[in-house]
Amino acid sequence: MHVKKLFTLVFIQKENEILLGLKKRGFGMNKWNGFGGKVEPNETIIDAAARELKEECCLIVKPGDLKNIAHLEFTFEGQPTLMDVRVFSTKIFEGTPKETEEMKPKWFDNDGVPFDDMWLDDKLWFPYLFQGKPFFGHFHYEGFDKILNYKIEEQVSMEAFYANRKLK
Ligand SMILES: Nc1[nH]c(=O)nc2c1ncn2[C@H]1C[C@H](O)[C@@H](COP(=O)(O)OP(=O)(O)OP(=O)(O)O)O1
Repeated sequence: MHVKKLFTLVFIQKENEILLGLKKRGFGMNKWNGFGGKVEPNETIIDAAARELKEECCLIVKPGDLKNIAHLEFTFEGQPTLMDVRVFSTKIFEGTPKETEEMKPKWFDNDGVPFDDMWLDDKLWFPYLFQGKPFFGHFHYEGFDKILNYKIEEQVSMEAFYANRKLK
């Protein structure tokens, strides 16, 4: 049995660009990633996603403009924790990305994403993100640099995915 911990992950997109942040500390340090973090008690997941985005790169999004596009699970060999990550994207935002203590933001062309400096799983599922296909992914790591096994399943919709998940 795993202990589930809930996280958010937000990708801000323009027509042919995506905003990533270089994580300056903590989990995933020195990797480019979307913006996100832990969901606090008494906070909705979507409010947590908007809060973390603002804290990490100073951009404002209305929670209602965040589209849930995927769900990711990460487990680590020998560890009891399951990272349960709800992934959102939007093209609607206010402000200019600013560097914070946690993240250094930068726009990348969709065909120039720095996969060599990202989590290994990202290059496996970014094609779904760019094609707007909802998906579920599970990745089982050994340490932080080796994926022992994984699955990626395209979904009809994320609503259907969560409805089905609740029944299990
Ligand atoms: N393998 C992976 N691939 C990926 O693309 N994103 C991942 C990932 N594993 C974790 N993430 C994301 C989820 C979440 O947005 C973020 C980790 O959350 P946090 O930044 O809150 O972690 P920290 O341990 O730094 O927490 P704080 O110290 O409380 O800021 O990394």
